Amino acid sequence: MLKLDRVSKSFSTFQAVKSVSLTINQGEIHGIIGASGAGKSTLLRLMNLLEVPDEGEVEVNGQRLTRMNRKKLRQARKSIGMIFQHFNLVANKTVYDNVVVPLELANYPRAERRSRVMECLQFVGLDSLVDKYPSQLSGGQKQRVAIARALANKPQILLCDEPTSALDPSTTADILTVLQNINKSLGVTIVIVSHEMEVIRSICNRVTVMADGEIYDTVICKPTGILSKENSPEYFVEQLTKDVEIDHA
Ligand SMILES: Nc1ncnc2c1ncn2[C@@H]1O[C@H](COP(=O)(O)OP(=O)(O)OP(=O)(O)O)[C@@H](O)[C@H]1O
Repeated sequence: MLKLDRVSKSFSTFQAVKSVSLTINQGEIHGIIGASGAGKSTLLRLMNLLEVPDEGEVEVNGQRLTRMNRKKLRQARKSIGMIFQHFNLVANKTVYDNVVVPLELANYPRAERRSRVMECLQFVGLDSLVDKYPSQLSGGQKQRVAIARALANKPQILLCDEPTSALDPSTTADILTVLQNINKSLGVTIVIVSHEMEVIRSICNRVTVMADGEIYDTVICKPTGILSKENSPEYFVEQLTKDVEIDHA
């Protein structure tokens, strides 16, 4: 459903992605992992043309994004949502106003916007925080708002760039559960870039390993499942003191 055909991207003289071909299958959770600088984020950003390839083609549902004019590309991009490590919420807009933005840009019927925003916020469990500002939310709540915003236009594909890298282990597990629900109950195909092996192994069916701007390998995986993480103070003290003789301060 999403196909990269020999895409390359350079930043001045540095080639970040080198003639990569990759197909993302409908309904899968596809992980992309590799060392820092391997080109993971650039590859992800090429999938919705946030980065325009120097060479090669990007195709979604048989339509070449790389051949579209601006208007058609804007239309096609509605089927591809994206979330980021640092959430990218607008600080001076409320939760509601952040989530409604893509609906405004897409000329979604005015009368139906509120119910669609609330539907998306309910899906991520945040409808009670609709009037808060980003600064009043935790990291996990901010990522949920970003997910609600990405879902607003009912995308078929959700691109996730290090979605849990700014979060603690317990919140990471919560966000991964939300992403898995989006895949299972809404049928959204997910591509997730992460440098955290545990994150990738927990939910991905197929994983691409990148090195030096190229695909090193793509492997089929059996997701290990999301381990719920303890975050009680007792657990932290237990972990800190379990193998060593330590005095409490
Ligand atoms: N806008 C840009 N301008 C210049 N160089 C860039 C730009 N974006 C990425 N690069 C360079 O391209 C290379 C690949 O970057 P990319 O962010 O895709 O790697 P990554 O595998 O996602 O790494 P990380 O895990 O550290 O984010 C890096 O060397 C980076 O410095």
